[in-house]
Order: sequence, then structure tokens, then C-alpha cells
Amino acid sequence: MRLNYETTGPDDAPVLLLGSSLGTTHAMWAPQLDVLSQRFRVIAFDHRGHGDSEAPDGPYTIEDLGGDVVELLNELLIERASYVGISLGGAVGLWLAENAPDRFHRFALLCPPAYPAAGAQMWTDRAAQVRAEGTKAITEATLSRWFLPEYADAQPAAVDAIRQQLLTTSPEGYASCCEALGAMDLRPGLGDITAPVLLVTAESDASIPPETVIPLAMQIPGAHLEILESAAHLVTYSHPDQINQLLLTHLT
Ligand SMILES: O=C(O)CC1=CCC(=O)O1
Repeated sequence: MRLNYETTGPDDAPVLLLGSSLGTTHAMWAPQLDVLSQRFRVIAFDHRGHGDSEAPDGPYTIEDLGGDVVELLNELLIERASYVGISLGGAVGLWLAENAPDRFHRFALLCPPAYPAAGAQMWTDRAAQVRAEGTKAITEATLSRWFLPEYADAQPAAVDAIRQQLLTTSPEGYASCCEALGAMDLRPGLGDITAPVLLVTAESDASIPPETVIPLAMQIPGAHLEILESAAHLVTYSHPDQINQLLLTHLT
């Protein structure tokens, strides 16, 4: 599996991987890149089926998506890295923390789903809709879950950047990742996680509600939980300074 990625920051700095949300590309990390690249060799990658990564026919599994990241580390001859993921990228981070603990130092997982809290059928239906109608069919509804109206009104260019990523994501790639999210349940392995984990949830997240994230912090040994007020799903955009500070504090 060939994953597309972009590297920034000093070659000799500790490696930090960035995993993005469903239907977006590594470009979604724009609000974090300058700050993180001063301290890390940042590798922001596109999940399979997204951006310029390969998009084989699905369905995919969370094992596929996590395995791609381990393969990327192997290909780049990186023994150990830290990992930041949001949403789908957060789920991949949970899988890596459970299944590849010897390859990672620390994890910061923003609004991560650990299981299909709204039911597996929701993901099956969304996959079918996107295969039939393209990602255009889900783009505006997704944006309304990801951004509060006041943010969308104040920052239309930022919202449009995410809109374009959603619109240009491969329908097969998007649908196949929906199937991975619908079939996974990462809860049984949470208690075995040994790496330090920061979990961030957003008070008004309609995609991955706080009541589905807060219990994870009680099950992951030593996890640190932050709940952001007046925030929807895409906290990296709405609260960049707070997120960047939390990431630096946890990762360094
Ligand atoms: O699409 C959504 O609103 C929810 C979601 C789950 C994983 C992800 O990246 O977004």
C-alpha cells in the first residue's frame, strides 16, 4: 500500500505522525504544522483511499489502516514515533496503541471513535450513499457537524478548504473507511495500552460525542483527558492555539 505523505521539520528531530479525519487529507493539519515542525520531524500522511494515497476497492478494516502506518514507518526506517490523530485518524491511533506499542512513544487522539456509537448500520448506509452519489452527498451535512455556525460564519475560507478535501476524496476510499469504522470495536484492548495517551473531546461534537470519548479515558491506563468548551468536531481548526499547546505539552 503506497501512502502519500508530506514531511516538514528538521530531519534529526523526533518523528511525529499526523493522521487525518474521514474524507480529508494531510493538508488538514495546516493550523498545527508550523508549531509542530519547530520541534518534530512531522510526517502528515493520507490514509488509504484519501488524498494521493492508493485507493484500492474496499471494504477496508481498521487493521488495514493501522497496518499501513506501521508499513510507512518500516519503509522510512523509523523505529519509533509519536502519533497525533483526529477522528478516523484517532481511531487508527487507538489501534496502533493497542497493536504496535513497540513502535510508538506517545499518542494524542482528538475526538476519536473507538466503536460505532451510532450503530454499524449508519456507516453501512453512508458507505452505500457515497458509492452511489459521491462524497458531494455527505459534504454539507459533514461540515455542519464539524464546525459550529459561528466558526463557519467567521472563517469561510477554512471551512471551504475542508469542503474541497471532502469533495475530492475518492468515493470508494471514503466508503471503505466508513466500513472500517462500522466494523471496529477497539474497547476490549484499551486497558492494555501502555503509551501515554492524551484524549481530547469537544463539548458540542455531534460526530463523536463526548459521552463516547470520556469513558475511554477511564479505561486507558494513565490517560489524560481534555474537554474543550464551545467546540465542535474539528478542534484543530476552531481551537488551534489550545490544541497546539496541548500537543506540545503532551508530546515533549
Ligand atoms: O463524519 C463524521 O462526522 C464522523 C467521523 C467519524 C470519523 C471521522 O473522521 O469523522
